[in-house]
Amino acid sequence: MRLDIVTIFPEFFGVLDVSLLGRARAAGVIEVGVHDLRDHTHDRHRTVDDTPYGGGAGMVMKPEPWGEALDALLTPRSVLIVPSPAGHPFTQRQARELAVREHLVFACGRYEGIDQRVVDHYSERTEVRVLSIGDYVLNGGEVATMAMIEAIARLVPGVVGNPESLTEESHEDGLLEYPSYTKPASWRGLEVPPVLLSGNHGAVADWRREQQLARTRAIRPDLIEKP
Ligand SMILES: COc1cccc(COC(=O)c2cn[nH]c2)c1
Repeated sequence: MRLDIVTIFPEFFGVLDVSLLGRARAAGVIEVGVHDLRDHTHDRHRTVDDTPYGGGAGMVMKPEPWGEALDALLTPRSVLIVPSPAGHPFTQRQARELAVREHLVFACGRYEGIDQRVVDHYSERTEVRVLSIGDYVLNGGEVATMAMIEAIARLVPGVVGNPESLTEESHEDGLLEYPSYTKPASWRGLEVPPVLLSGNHGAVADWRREQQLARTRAIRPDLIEKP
């Protein structure tokens, strides 16, 4: 898989070399390219934004630099991902779908966003996903991009040491994860649930499933699809 990131803060992504992704890059499983949007400006001030048509506060990112930057990266087989508070929810399902694609391009917007014509133009010629990592507003798409890259990259075969650990995770089966315990069996007067020490694997599996359902009902009823 190849990832390309377009941002006005390329230095933000230096950390990708040391994180989980570092090993994947070293193994050649994932290639990452980071690109400075300002390299695609041609005025003395390297302008990437301007005032919004129709008035209003804030600034909007100009389409021309994005067009030049994305033309240089996108192929018909790419997926263009635009993190945005106005996007479709980024979920574990999205992460699984994107983990098997060969080329992801992340467009990190800032200010009030990117001129809509950029999404409209590229939607005509490639796959575009405007995605939200949560119902809150960040100053830019960089943090959201980092979160999505981590969620996606860890699902790419060869990135995480033990693929087993990827199957029993929150949201993998649409439910929240059961509570986990390790030694010591007693800690500050708190005991590990006895079933987990019983050696009865069937009872453990039943208990864990029940815990998943109880937790999901209590914390995220929205995840339990109505029949
Ligand atoms: C592209 O337009 C904009 C505008 C404003 C901020 C951002 C950055 O993304 C987020 O704030 C975000 C992503 N998921 N949840 C919040 C992008």
